[in-house]
Amino acid sequence: MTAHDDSSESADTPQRAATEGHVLDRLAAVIASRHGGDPASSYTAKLFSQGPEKISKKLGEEAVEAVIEGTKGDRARLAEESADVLYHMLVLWSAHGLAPDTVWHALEKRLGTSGIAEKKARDKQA
Ligand SMILES: N=c1c2ncn([C@@H]3O[C@H](COP(=O)(O)OP(=O)(O)OP(=O)(O)O)[C@@H](O)[C@H]3O)c2ncn1[C@@H]1O[C@H](COP(=O)(O)O)[C@@H](O)[C@H]1O
Repeated sequence: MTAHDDSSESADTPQRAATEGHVLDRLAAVIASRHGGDPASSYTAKLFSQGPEKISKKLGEEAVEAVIEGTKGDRARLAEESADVLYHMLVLWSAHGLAPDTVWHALEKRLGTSGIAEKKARDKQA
């Protein structure tokens, strides 16, 4: 994944490094390049043409498949279903112009904060 900078709020762009960096960033660049593409030759372009609602539904289906695998013990199947989830998640972000860096930044901010401590702080605020 890339370092974070002031561009973290910008929409994703196909110009981002397509040959180096974390696979999620490289995949996001490929996905971004499919906007306006031919739905007959690109599954991503087909998803974009169907809109965020359909993409969200596909993400939900893939998530359920990952959940089902999560209840079993087959790591290879879980890895494949997880890859499907991540791909469809990236497509959904791209459909909304949400740059992956924005999500990486959110995760970075949470690193080092225990989920238990974070929940306690939230409960105090409520
Ligand atoms: N990582 C993926 C990826 N993971 C899953 N899928 C597709 O997601 C679809 C999910 O399968 P389903 O059977 O649930 O869906 P379906 O019946 O084909 O489609 P629906 O009619 O339900 O919409 C399959 O067609 C998979 O091929 C992906 N399609 C593309 N990518 C990546 O995206 C890149 C660009 O792909 P294209 O846009 O197709 O060129 C590829 O090089 C890959 O790196």
